[in-house]
Order: sequence, then structure tokens, then C-alpha cells
Amino acid sequence: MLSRLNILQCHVTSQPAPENLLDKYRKMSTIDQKLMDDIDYLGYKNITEMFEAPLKSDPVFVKETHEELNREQDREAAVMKMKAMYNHLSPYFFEDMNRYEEVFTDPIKFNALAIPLYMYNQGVSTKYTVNLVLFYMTVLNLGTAQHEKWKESISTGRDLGCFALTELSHGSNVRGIQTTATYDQERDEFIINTPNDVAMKFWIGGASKSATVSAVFANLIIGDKNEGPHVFIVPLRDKKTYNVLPGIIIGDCGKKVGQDNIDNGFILFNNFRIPRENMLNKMSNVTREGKFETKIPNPDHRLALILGGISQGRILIIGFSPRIIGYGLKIALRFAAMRRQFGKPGDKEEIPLIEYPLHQYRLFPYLANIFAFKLASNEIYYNWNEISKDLFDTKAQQSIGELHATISSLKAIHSWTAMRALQECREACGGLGYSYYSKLGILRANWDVQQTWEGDNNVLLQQTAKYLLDVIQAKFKGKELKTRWQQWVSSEPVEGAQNESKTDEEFLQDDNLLKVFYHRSNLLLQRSAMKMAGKVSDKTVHPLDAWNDTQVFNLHHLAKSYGELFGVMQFHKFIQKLKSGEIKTNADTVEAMTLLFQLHCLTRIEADLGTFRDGDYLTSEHGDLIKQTILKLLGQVKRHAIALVETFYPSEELFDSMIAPGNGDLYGSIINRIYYSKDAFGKIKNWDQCLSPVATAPEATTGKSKQ
Ligand SMILES: Cc1cc2nc3c(=O)[nH]c(=O)nc-3n(C[C@H](O)[C@H](O)[C@H](O)COP(=O)(O)OP(=O)(O)OC[C@H]3O[C@@H](n4cnc5c(N)ncnc54)[C@H](O)[C@@H]3O)c2cc1C
Repeated sequence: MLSRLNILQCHVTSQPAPENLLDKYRKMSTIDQKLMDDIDYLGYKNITEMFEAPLKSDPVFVKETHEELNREQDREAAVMKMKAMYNHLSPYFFEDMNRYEEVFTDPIKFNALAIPLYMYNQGVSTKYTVNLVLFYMTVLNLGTAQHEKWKESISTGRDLGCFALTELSHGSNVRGIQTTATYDQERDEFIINTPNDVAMKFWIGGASKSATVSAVFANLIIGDKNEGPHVFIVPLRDKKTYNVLPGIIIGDCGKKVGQDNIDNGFILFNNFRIPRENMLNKMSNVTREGKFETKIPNPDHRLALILGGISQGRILIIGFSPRIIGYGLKIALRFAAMRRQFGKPGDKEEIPLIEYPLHQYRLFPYLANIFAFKLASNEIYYNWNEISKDLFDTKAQQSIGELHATISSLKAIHSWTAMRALQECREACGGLGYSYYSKLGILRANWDVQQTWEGDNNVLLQQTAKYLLDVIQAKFKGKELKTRWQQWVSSEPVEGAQNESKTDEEFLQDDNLLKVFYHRSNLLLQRSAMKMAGKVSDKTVHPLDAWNDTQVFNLHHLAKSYGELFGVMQFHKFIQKLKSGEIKTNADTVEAMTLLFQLHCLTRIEADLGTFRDGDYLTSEHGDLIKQTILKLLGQVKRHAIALVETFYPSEELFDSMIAPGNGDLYGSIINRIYYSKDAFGKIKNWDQCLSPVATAPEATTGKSKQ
């Protein structure tokens, strides 16, 4: 067998050194890194830097595309990496034990903390967040002083936590779960039980191999009364032997299509006993005498609050979506700058992909999305602390409801868009995008589940729609609701209204573009409300059927439009501050942001032109103007595209893609990586069986065939 060395010696580089196209495009614009950092880290870049240091220095964190592990090794590695991160971070946290709460309850700080691990490997980061956000935060939000020891054992790494809500037969419908926690007054214990196979806890991250303790959702049973789902801390494994405790069965959910380094498991409880103190009892409590006490008497409201307390996972998805799009785009746009295909006859060089309007149209709108999404998530992060401190205050339920409805819509819009963006980036890099070493496939496969967990997107949008209907109904009744973000809701009929701009210039004004989005959301909200009212007034129609029958083309569309409107509102606010000089930056950055704002609005309008044309709010001339302007904007954005993506996380040292090297040597990077990949020059293991004749093959006739 020819050794790698022989091959490399035989290899002759005959290509002249190509022009460094990446550098050429990079130098076309100067983007203000400080402003980009302000948007990204909201003043806490020092936290991000502290948490990325181990990724650069500890050899356990080799670059993802340089590892080719089987499933068990991959899972083992994920736990070890998580533990390594714990160890590296411990000095920061243990210097002041309040830091855990401070960082985990503040999404701005938590976002800054989580970015490095998340961009390094989504699976490792998930392991970390299941333990520290889902388990720890559940105890923090729903527990009391008696549960402090669990917070301590998780934060010191003496326990690994998991979060067990979903069952095999119930995910979105949490009320439908069947696991029970029955109070046994005689022994002052709860008996946790899985009544049948389909009620087994399923998909539980970390359960199958590593978690020692779980926050379990179960129906609280006292006597013969079911008080609905509550949360209980249930130990799972003996910490000396790591064996599953008697009375519990745990297994693995099998291979997944992404994040397969997480050991998702199923759990069955066979009358497993826990002390009464293990019930998280901030909202409801069971006394020694077996009396149920609750601060929130309405069981639906109670469950909503229990679930509301764990929305941190959702707000992380909202914030990570633009960052993952940024990673994908950094790969795809650098590639587009370096990769040439086709050219005019007689031209010496072929054309770089980034010059093609079609390529620009596929990728640049996602560049615009990034800013709309980052600004939208920042608005949520800023408001979260103030609103969530009243999470369990019944008087603050209007603002909690608004926050929840907005988060629900943004989680859906952002995670869906990120999924489409990663797919487009993959395709935009052609066959080389399909290579594992491009990293695009890894990002996409790992991202996919974000659309489903932390609340399925389509189900979450129903909650947004429900809130918006409540707002307009209150308006119709003349009630003034105190809202933060719903000033756009109008009870004046908008059906049949036309956009008021008189000229093309007026149409393209920032304020007018924002109005276009206001109009769409009002139109969809008023139509949905009318349709619902019509159905509900028909007493033969069950309210649930009325609700479901109003989803398609109405409520679902409305909830999505609100998420888009929210992003446009935040982007608009930001642009006004840039233009007025309230935010100071250089001319290139102002130009880039202004172009992207317009591109964002116009491509979103173009994608839903049918709705805007409905009732002639926009005319066909508007449609033409929008398309022509998009084309013009694409050409203008090109000059900023590479400079922009290069401001995004991660830095060069941690950036991991064979097809987007920062030095501009695309083909050198690919050849180098492929030549040195495992088994690049070997032959198939059972090669002798490849050529063994199939059982019924006739005798070899080579050389004897008739001519
Ligand atoms: C990799 C992975 C890890 C996970 N980790 C955990 C974990 O650690 N802990 C945990 O508790 N759970 C976990 N989950 C479970 C996850 O939260 C659920 O999968 C999610 O809530 C969706 O529930 P489901 O799978 O039962 O889907 P379903 O609720 O069955 O939904 C299936 C489809 O039906 C649609 N649908 C449902 N209801 C309606 C309706 N009323 N109207 C219209 N359409 C509807 C949904 O939009 C969806 O497309 C994990 C899941 C995965 C895949």
C-alpha cells in the first residue's frame, strides 16, 4: 500500500498562487467590531472570553470536525467535555456562590456564558444546559429552602440532573401526562409510578447513561383527588456504583439524527418512593397531614406558571438562532468569495459565486435576518429580568402573558429560519458543503431539534395567537390593556385600507416599511377575530373545533406575522438610533445596517406578497418596486458581506470549517484536510470479499469469449 508520505511526495502543485479573493472582499468595507460586540454581548464580552478560554487551551476540546467517533465514544466525550467545562468554570463560580443564580437567571449573562460552548458543539452545550438550566433552574424557580441541597449538588458537580416531562404518548399536551405521585401519609412519602408503558418518560436528555437525579413531572394524587401535574425530585442512580436504583427502569432511546452525543433515555417508575420534601413546593404544598395547599387555585393557571418558569430554554433558542445562522453564513459567504464557477468567453478568470445576484438573493437576506433576530432577542433579554421577577404574582399576569406570547412566536420564527438558512448555506457550497468537514451538515443536523423541543413551534404559535386574540377582544370592549409591545393593535377596521405612500421614495421610508408590517398583523388579527367570533356564535360548533378551524390561513399566519413584526420593530428602532447619531459608529457600518434593514423588510414583504396584495393594500406597482429594489440592495450589500460575517462569533482560532479558511486558500485547506483525514489512502477492510464471485456466478470466461 502506498503510504501517505509517498503520495504526498508524488503530489505536484502546478497551480500558480491564486489571487486572495477573500482578502479582496474583506477589505471592501470596515465594519465596527465594537458595535457588533455591543449587539452580541450586551456589555458582557468578558464573560464570553472567560468561557471560551478552555476551548482554546484544553486539549479535550479538539475541533469537532477533526473527531470521528462512534456513538458510545461520542457520548463519553460529551460528558467529559461538560465536566471539563465545569472544572474550568469552577473558580469563577465558587469565588462567589451567588454567581450561579446571578448568571443563570439573567439571560444576558447566560447568553454571554453559553455562546462559546454552544458554537463549539451543540450537543455538549445541551448536556450542560439540561443539567444547569433545566434541572437547576426548575429547582430554583419551583423549589424552596428545603431544596437548596440539590442546587448545591448540581452546581458542584456531585449530581448530574435531567428534566423528565415528556412521556412516550404525551409531549405537547402536558396535561395528558399519566405518571403519578401519590402521597402516602403513613410513611410521609410520595410514590412515583408509571401506570403503563406509553406513560414512560421519553426523550429525557442525560437519563440513559449519565444523570443521577431527575426533575419529574407527575400528577399529584392525594386520596382519590388528582391535583394535576407538579414537579418532584427523584434520584435515579446509586452514586457509588452508578447502577439504576431498584424500582426504576432506564433505557436508551436509540440513535438520533442529530445531537447523538446526548444520551436521551426512557424511564419507568415502579412505585418508587421519595420523601415528601422532594416535591418542589413554591406554588403548591402537601402538609404532613396530607392537606393540599396552593397559591394558585386554578389548575390550568398553575400549570401555565410551572411551565412558564422554565422558558429560559426558549429564550436561549431565540438568541442562538441568529448566531448559528451567522456561523453558517460565515462559511457559505467566505466560500462564495473564494469559489469561482463559469465566466464570460475570453475572460481569464471565472466569476466568484458571491458576484451572482442569484447567490446573493439566496444568502444575503439571512444576513439581514441575523440583525433583526439579534435585536429582537436583546429586547427580550432586557425585559426578561424585570418581568420574570413577578412570574408567580397573579397581578402581573398580563405582562407575563405578553412575554410568553412573544417568546413563543420568536422561538418558532427564529428556529425555523435558522434551519432554512443552514440548509441554504449547505446547498450554496455545493458538493463541498456536503462534506462533514464543512461543518454545515453538523450545524444543521444538530439544530433541527430546536424546532421541536422547548415547545413544538406550531403548538407555541397557538399560544401567541390566543394572547393576541385576547388583546384585540379587550380593545373591542374599550378596555385599555397595559402592554409593552402591542401598540400596533388597532380596533379600527383595516380591511380594504391602502398604503398611504405617494411615491417610490415614500414607500421605501423606514417608517412606511414598518407600517406595512403593522398593517399585515392587524389585518390577520381582525380577520382571525371575526372568523373565530362567527364560529363561536354558532352554538352547534364546539369551541375547540372553532379554534382548530381558524388555524390555517388565520391564527397560525397571524402568530408568525407577529414574530416578524417584532423583529422589524426592533430593527427599525435601532436604525433610527444609528441615523440620529444616538448610536455612534463609522459610515460603512451605518450604510451596511441601513441596507440590511431595507433588505430585511422588502424580502419579508415579497415572501408574503399575496397577503399584502389582498384588498390592494399594496399594488402590483409596489410589487415591481419591491423586486427592483431588492436587486439593487443585493448589489450594494455585497461590499459589506464578508466584513460583516467576519465580525461574528467564533473567532478564527475556534472557527471550524475546511471550506472557509480565513487565509483565503480554499483549495489548500481542502487538500490538506482530506489528505490527512483518517484512512484517506487505505483500502476497504474486507477487500477480498469485494471481488469474491456471487454464489450463482457462471465460470469465469475471461479471454474465452467469442469475438
Ligand atoms: C432530542 C430530543 C431531546 C429531548 N429532550 C427532552 C428532555 O430532556 N426532557 C423532556 O421532558 N422532553 C424532551 N424532549 C421532548 C420534546 O420536548 C417533545 O418532543 C416536544 O415537546 C414535542 O412533543 P412530541 O414529541 O410529543 O410531539 P407531539 O406533541 O406529538 O406533536 C407532533 C406534531 O403534531 C403537531 N401538533 C400537536 N398538537 C397539535 C395541535 N393541537 N394542533 C395542531 N398540531 C398539533 C405538532 O406541531 C407536531 O408537529 C426531547 C425531544 C427530543 C427529540
